[in-house]
Amino acid sequence: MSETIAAIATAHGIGGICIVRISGEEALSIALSLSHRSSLRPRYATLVNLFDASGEAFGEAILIYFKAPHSFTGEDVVEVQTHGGFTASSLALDAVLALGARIANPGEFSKRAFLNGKMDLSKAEAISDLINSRSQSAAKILARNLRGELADFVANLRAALVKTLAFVEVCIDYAEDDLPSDVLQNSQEMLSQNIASLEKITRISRSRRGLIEGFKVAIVGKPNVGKSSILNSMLSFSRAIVSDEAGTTRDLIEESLQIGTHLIRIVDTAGIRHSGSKLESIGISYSLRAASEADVILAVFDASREWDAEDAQILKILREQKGKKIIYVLNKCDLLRKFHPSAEDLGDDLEAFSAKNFAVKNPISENFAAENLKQSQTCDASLNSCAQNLKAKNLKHDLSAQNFTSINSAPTSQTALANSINLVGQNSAAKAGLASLNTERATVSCAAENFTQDDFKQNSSNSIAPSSSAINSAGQNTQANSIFTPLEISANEGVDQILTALESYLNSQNFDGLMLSNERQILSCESALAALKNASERLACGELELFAFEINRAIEAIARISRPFERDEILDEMFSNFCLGK
Ligand SMILES: Nc1nc2c(c(=O)[nH]1)N(C=O)[C@@H](CNc1ccc(C(=O)N[C@@H](CCC(=O)O)C(=O)O)cc1)CN2
Ligand SMILES: Nc1nc2c(ncn2[C@@H]2O[C@H](COP(=O)(O)OP(=O)(O)OP(=O)(O)O)[C@@H](O)[C@H]2O)c(=O)[nH]1
Ligand SMILES: [Mg+2]
Repeated sequence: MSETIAAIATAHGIGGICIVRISGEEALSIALSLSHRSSLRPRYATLVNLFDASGEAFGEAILIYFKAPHSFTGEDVVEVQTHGGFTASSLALDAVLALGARIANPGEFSKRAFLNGKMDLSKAEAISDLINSRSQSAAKILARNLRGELADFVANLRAALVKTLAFVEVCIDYAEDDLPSDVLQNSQEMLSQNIASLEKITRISRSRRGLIEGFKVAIVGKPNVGKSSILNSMLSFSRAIVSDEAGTTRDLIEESLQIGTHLIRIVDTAGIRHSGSKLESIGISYSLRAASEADVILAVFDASREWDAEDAQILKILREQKGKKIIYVLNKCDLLRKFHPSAEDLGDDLEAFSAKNFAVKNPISENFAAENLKQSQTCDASLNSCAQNLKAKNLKHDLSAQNFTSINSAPTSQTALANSINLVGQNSAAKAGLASLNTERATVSCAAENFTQDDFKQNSSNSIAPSSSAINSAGQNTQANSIFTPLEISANEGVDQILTALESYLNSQNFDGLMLSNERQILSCESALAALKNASERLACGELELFAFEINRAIEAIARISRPFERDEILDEMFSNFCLGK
């Protein structure tokens, strides 16, 4: 019998209402003793008085009883909704504990929900991340995972892999000459589709981590161009020291800032130059690191000074940041302009300082679901013939869904078939879900993508028009580092142009697709990917047992996202990061 647990489920602070949540077999009897009631009608709100052990009434509350298994945890749950603030809820919690519940560990309600099959890990993580998320963009992505879209992705991939395994199991049993001719080829095709879809989701998820964690924006430039002044202006308070001495900022200064629906983490850096000072050099090495880790670089130049070797050095560093969004900012435009770099000075970056700004949309559909569906269809045809073969061999087997998880013993035909059979049902349910998902996607206009230089084909070149006049907001996606025009600003006026440019860039990143929301999920996909690549090589060499081994590894890795086999370690690690009462 699992213990009955309790905790305050609402945030600690002053508010209208607090909820004490109780879950476990004793939840109802504790609630009845607490309220001096003889029964509670499930899923009804009941107004009661609360009584302590001595029979003294200490407050009023609304009780809601969720009868097992129809509750968040799958166990009997009672919610005690008290008045807000610190005292009413803690009195209620104390009384509940006195009646035999124990205080819940962080994440324990969600862990029980997982263990009772109420949700898989991808949903549990989406809840936890949602609670901690700080931007609406993050909340939207997490809501998709909460609705089970990531769980569907995993289930489909897993089903496709199990089927591949089934093909090959059949082949192992065949004499080499009798091998069905198309089976190996179909398997290879399915593998490459799965590899492509995993590559895509990991690539997208890595490049869009900023949506969840906050995009990193680094302010970079030579000393004294006004980087710290711009930071202060963007934050609307004096965060960084500003002075007319070059080399003022030494450490990285990071602050969070909400822009539209996005969260950014903006970093002011030490001005980059050749410096004799040890301290300053350390600061400069930090600047370079910040630039390389940033999602977006604000490259700041000083309009009041002539172009010099230090500016050239900054351009050189920027050119090394391949494929990164760079917003060029020409600061101090309130002063007499002396900044007139020649075409030769700018080289490849000429356009950055002269071209008129433009925006490019590059809609690339992100139909993971469609891909998966395709895979399972290809799979179905070949699998059916495999399954027939197996049946013909009249194999008796244990239909446990978990059998294919064993990586120590090479899987047998029986287990492969068992799993394929087991997953067929799930797969068709998932397919139904996917079909509706696809329809939904079809109506969604996909936002621009820009990961690699390849993705920015030159549909932009015709919009370049030479112009040396002051120019509006910063660019959208264009070919990696170039063809941007500087924003002409002064730190006191015009910083809103930077905010607008950032927002339009971030909006273009805010694609409406499926995404892995944390490192654990990305790593699981990456190890599945590595195993599939090995599997493909093994298959090409005809090493079928080793192929099966690698496929099993991939299945295990991908399953870690939703239902891991090494449950205890992962669960303890994961749920302990939840907040109390969840
Ligand atoms: N008062 C309250 N509000 C809340 C929660 C809660 O636990 N209590 N939630 C906590 O996160 C979220 C809602 N999530 C929930 C998920 C499942 C069930 C639940 O009782 N599920 C049952 C019955 C389903 C049904 O009737 O449709 C089940 O799955 O069997 C409750 C809340 C947000 N708001
Ligand atoms: N007139 C004018 N002065 C500015 C502007 N922006 C910054 N300044 C001045 O330029 C000097 C340097 O500004 P900072 O913001 O400290 O420059 P920085 O790039 O952070 O310098 P380091 O930290 O040394 O790399 C200060 O005296 C600022 O007041 C501007 O737009 N117009
Ligand atoms: Mg500074």
